[in-house]
Amino acid sequence: MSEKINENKEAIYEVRNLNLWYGKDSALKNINIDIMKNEVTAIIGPSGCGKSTFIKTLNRMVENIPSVKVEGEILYHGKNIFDKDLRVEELRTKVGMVFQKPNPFPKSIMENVVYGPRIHGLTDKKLLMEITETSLRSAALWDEVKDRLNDNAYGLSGGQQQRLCIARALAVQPDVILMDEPTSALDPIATYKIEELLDSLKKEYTISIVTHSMQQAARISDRTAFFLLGEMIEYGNTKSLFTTPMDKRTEDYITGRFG
Ligand SMILES: Nc1ncnc2c1ncn2[C@@H]1O[C@H](COP(=O)(O)OP(=O)(O)OP(=O)(O)O)[C@@H](O)[C@H]1O
Repeated sequence: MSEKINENKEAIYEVRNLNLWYGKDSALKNINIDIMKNEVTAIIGPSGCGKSTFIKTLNRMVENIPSVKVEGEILYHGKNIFDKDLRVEELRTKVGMVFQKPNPFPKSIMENVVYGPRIHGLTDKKLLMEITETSLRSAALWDEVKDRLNDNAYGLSGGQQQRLCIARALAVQPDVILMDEPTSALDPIATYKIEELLDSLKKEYTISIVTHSMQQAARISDRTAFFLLGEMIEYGNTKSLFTTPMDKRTEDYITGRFG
């Protein structure tokens, strides 16, 4: 069940009849969802309902698992990402990902940020420095690290490491950032900083975030999708979904009756 999407908004993704299996086990069942540009979309639902699987289909990362079989269409800017002529590396440059646990490389702060641009062949020192500063500023980390860019990233706190991973994702100029429970390993202050950051990032980027916290979904997202047992039960404006859910199962979940 999903409410009518605001016609003036542009959908970055149009997911149509998406089904996914791990071997014989069905993990996503006929998902249909439009993900809107410059919004934060939260994916919520109980453990094992397919949230991570779903966001990992959006940059085709889920296909790294050999047993995975996918059917259906995911239009990204109108083009099906499963088309044979689509270059997966290009898609993953435009659609970055941030994981549950901060995963910086054992390198300096700056080398973490410029990792992607370097892989794309950029060697100009001035340009790499510019990218470092811009990305760290966008990730609200610059002021905290500007005097120690050559220090190892492992010396940063968990929250700083997560913002570094966001900076690393931003450095290759994506337009979508997928986040899989990005604050679940962080304390409340670090969580608050990331939530604040998401609000500013959505001016330039489209963000899709998996979260176990309904409070977090309610605080930071424009739209929320509720998943249950591989199905998308309800999708709509976050405020409406949390105050007047259309489906009894959504109501049961958000009022803590199961999950
Ligand atoms: N690599 C895999 N191989 C086989 N089955 C998998 C694999 N990854 C996930 N699954 C199964 O697919 C279903 C959906 O898992 P998924 O991780 O997407 O759920 P989730 O909602 O993100 O869960 P959680 O909130 O616990 O992280 C589960 O039944 C899970 O056991």
